[in-house]
Amino acid sequence: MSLYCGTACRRKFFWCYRLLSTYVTKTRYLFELKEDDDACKKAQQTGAFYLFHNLAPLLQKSEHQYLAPQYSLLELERLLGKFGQDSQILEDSVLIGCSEQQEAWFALDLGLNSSSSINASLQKAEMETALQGSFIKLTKALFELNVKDASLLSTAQALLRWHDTHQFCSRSGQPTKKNVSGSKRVCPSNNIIYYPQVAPVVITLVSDGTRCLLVRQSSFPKGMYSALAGFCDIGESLEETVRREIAEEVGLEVDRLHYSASQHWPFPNSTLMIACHATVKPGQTELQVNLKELEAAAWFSRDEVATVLRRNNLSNQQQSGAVPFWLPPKLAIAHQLIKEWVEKPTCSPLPA
Ligand SMILES: NC(=O)C1=CN([C@@H]2O[C@H](COP(=O)(O)OP(=O)(O)OC[C@H]3O[C@@H](n4cnc5c(N)ncnc54)[C@H](O)[C@@H]3O)[C@@H](O)[C@H]2O)C=CC1
Ligand SMILES: [Mg+2]
Repeated sequence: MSLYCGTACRRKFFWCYRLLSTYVTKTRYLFELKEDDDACKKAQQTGAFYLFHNLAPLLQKSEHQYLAPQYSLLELERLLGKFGQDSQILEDSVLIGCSEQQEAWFALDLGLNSSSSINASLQKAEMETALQGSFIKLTKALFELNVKDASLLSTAQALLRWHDTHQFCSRSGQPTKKNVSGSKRVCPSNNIIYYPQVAPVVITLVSDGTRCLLVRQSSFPKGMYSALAGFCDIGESLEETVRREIAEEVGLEVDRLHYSASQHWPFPNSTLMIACHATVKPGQTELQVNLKELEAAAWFSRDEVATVLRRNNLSNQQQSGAVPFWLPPKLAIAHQLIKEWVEKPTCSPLPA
């Protein structure tokens, strides 16, 4: 059928064209790939693959940052062939996004002992040499990636980890089967569908109007302070989690709170960090720190925090020893929350 079959059709075409932005087209394409195994297999033919080994992404060092190389299906098949493997391992790949030109992006782990046993024999060091890169832990590399790669590799790692740890049905004990895109797993014996898990976590910067509350856990890197965080309990609203966590960890009551932004966070598992600002009731600022949860908590003035934000570079601090503490790096939502508070002292919070 011709594209321009008449006035009505032409009008419809232009209407659709105007309505469907690149973003919408891309989103609907990804939706199709998640739902339709054949469409997803077809997309692999022209797609690009990011490689992992035991959940560590393959990276190449370039000047001051890491780059994540992409490989075509053909390149990947050649690589697997070179190592004496067949391409069955490609069935373990997961869809992680697509370009504006609808080139689908996948991630594949060459080192996990998944359903495909051939993984086990792949030699990490030999692969690194062949690929001219290194498999580097994401905890180490995340802050030296550009925003796009950081987000893609975090998603990829979370999804690969979920598949690796959810290979059996918790009702029947039978192996579950991944769909082509990796958006779900199904138990063939009872048709229960499992979807990748994300745990909601609230992260709150508490203020008393002039100072903000920063805390540290013993597991934090030395000297780092952050905003107060906690997992949502089942049955709670976000507001209830914020109130409970603040009461539990530092013994304060929230007066007002408002939402700021959110972020997927891959460590230690997949969490959705929901960032809020909160103020405490006037005159009720005395901290009762729960030492089972926190190592320390303290109020800091805007000037102190602004100074630390400006000098928030670990190596400089270690050299000078002048800065008493440091804050999470730019990519972490805690950093954004703290920066927002320093820069917008007059933002008016909504009642909780
Ligand atoms: N992106 C960022 O800027 C920041 C991210 N975080 C993340 O926030 C998360 C939560 O912070 P915490 O203070 O540790 O939480 P928390 O205050 O709720 O304490 C952790 C405890 O909660 C319990 N818990 C309940 N549900 C859990 C679940 N689904 N997974 C694991 N533990 C669960 C466990 O007993 C665990 O020991 C951490 O994973 C941390 O990586 C924390 C600070 C900054
Ligand atoms: Mg906590």
